[in-house]
Amino acid sequence: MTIARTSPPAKLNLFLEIPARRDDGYHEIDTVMAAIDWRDELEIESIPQPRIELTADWLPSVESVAGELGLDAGAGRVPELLRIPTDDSNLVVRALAAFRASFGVKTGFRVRLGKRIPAGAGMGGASSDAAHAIDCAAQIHQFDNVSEVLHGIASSIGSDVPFFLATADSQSPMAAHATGRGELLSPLKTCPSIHFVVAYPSTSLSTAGVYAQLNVPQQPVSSASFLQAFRRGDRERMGKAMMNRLTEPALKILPQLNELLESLWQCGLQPCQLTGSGSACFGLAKDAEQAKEIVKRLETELQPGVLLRVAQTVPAATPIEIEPS
Ligand SMILES: C[C@](O)(CO)[C@H](O)COP(=O)(O)OP(=O)(O)OC[C@H]1O[C@@H](n2ccc(N)nc2=O)[C@H](O)[C@@H]1O
Ligand SMILES: Nc1ncnc2c1ncn2[C@@H]1O[C@H](COP(=O)(O)OP(=O)(O)OP(=O)(O)O)[C@@H](O)[C@H]1O
Repeated sequence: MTIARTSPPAKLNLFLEIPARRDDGYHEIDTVMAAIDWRDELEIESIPQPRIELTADWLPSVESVAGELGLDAGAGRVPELLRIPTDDSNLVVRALAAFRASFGVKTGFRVRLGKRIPAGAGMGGASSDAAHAIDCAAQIHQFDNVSEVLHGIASSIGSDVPFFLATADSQSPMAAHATGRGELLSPLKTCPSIHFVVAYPSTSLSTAGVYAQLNVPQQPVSSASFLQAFRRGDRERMGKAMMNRLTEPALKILPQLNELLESLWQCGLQPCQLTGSGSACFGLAKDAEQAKEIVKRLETELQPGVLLRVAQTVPAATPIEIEPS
């Protein structure tokens, strides 16, 4: 049976304002998301049985990721923080089930998920996995011109999912301005290549929990200045206009995040902030060289206990490799 392989990327929210609370339990957001080269690995195989099977493992190994985070993964024990659900609470399983229902597909899928992106980090890892899974499924079944249906499935799975879908013409943007609850996307065509240092502090945060702590601002900040600087590739003005409205509510739940932000700031990552609802933080580096040097320095200061990576902007949807049966 046909196999599809791809490498779903994570995202960072470079700008995130929340202008209003809605009646349906969601919030209106005004955000600029950029995809980065911190990636999971996804392999999807079509199988004759009418079910979805999923296995998930950490890459390069659970011991190695646990070691960086200062967690014990001895004797085959997977630390709580690194447990990835393989039932229908995994967004990949939910997205593929919705795909089968939408298109009346009778056959099933076997999925192998290799995780590198931490969960509950605000990096959209599960969302990206889900979006790429339905893109893979559409390619396996050779469904053309289905981008609207895929977009519908994606937004039913989660607000961040549509960002990671391939666009109709496959020219996936590296960044997008997202509004509504996150599903209304305007691709940003001229995304400057930016380098970041990203830090995940070995604690996850629940997105719903962070939104629940938010006080919606009376005078929301517009993304206009950030967007203008971003389109011009003006790093300095971009840095001045970056913000994340979810920082304050996330800090109410996890005050220790302040120390991590302070460490990034002290290393010269100015500005630095949370991505999405946290718990991961990131800082804008001047270039790849500075980002590498800062990671080296932080590794000695912060590890074990914090996952640290240099990251760079990449297209939000990654090409899919098809291995015919
Ligand atoms: C924080 C962000 O990552 C920024 O990109 C997103 O807004 C979150 O998107 P997501 O993880 O895909 O969130 P969803 O799975 O759609 O929603 C999870 C929960 O977060 C809250 N939520 C999410 C998105 C939104 N625009 N308003 C909300 O209030 C709701 O309580 C919702 O029940
Ligand atoms: N494919 C998946 N990979 C990792 N975690 C998953 C996956 N599917 C479901 N989950 C569960 O979803 C929860 C949140 O994971 P996710 O990676 O979406 O968080 P996040 O990085 O905060 O995302 P977002 O930025 O969209 O809020 C975790 O508790 C995890 O157990």
